[in-house]
Amino acid sequence: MISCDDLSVTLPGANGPVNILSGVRFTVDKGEFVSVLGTSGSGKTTLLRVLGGLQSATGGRITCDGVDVSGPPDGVVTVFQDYAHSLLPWRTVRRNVALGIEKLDKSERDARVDEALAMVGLSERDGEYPWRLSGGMQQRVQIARALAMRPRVLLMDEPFGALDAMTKASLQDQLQQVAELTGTTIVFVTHDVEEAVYLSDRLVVLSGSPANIGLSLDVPLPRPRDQIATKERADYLELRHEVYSALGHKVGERARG
Ligand SMILES: Nc1ncnc2c1ncn2[C@@H]1O[C@H](COP(=O)(O)OP(=O)(O)OP(=O)(O)O)[C@@H](O)[C@H]1O
Repeated sequence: MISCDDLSVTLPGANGPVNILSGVRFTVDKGEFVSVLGTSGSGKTTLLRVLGGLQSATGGRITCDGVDVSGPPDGVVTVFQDYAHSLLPWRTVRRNVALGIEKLDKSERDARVDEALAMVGLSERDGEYPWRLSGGMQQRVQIARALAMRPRVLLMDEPFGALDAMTKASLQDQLQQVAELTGTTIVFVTHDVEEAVYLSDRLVVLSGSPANIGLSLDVPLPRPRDQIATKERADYLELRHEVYSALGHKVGERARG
């Protein structure tokens, strides 16, 4: 579905061009949930922006369904961490969710909005303004807006990074259900190791400078996953350990970003 071959990205820095990503090679299969991890500044957001055609690569090739990515491909939708600035405060929840499908006729648009709101559990709040909702609900509105477009690929950049632990866990489970229901291919950037292992079919860790894929790991934990039972499994703990090690943590060291 998505293929990244020998990708490199160079960006302007204070002292001249800086090579951020180099030789990045990976693929994401249709319907797969792949998380991208890496320490702060390793290039996760840059990689996601390039995959979504929001930023150009300096070298290499990216394809989506076999077609070269040179701008945002049809059916590839990005969800950002910053829900507050992604929603239009003067539009109701319903009209925010409809934002990406305004060209459709009204009955199709209404049906898709209803479906997307139901998937994120916000059917009852469709007439409200986003600023009246909690942070978790606002992020669900942003996800519903993406889902209403029926994306082939959902690119998510730390979508739950600003939420408290309980809200985050509940949105992770909702996203799991949505992924299962829709079969959407998801690339998910996070710095949260537990979140990545819990949600993913596979995860990749960016490392080095310039960064490339330092570790690619299958996550064969059974689905549906459960916040308590899955996280108590020995294989979950082993995967978590392996990822922390790849990120440079040592046993007994406190987690850092
Ligand atoms: N527009 C830009 N111009 C120049 N350098 C940039 C630009 N955007 C990002 N960078 C640099 O690219 C590097 C990677 O940034 P990026 O945001 O992709 O990392 P990240 O892994 O997502 O970080 P974080 O986890 O902190 O969000 C950083 O050194 C950053 O300073």
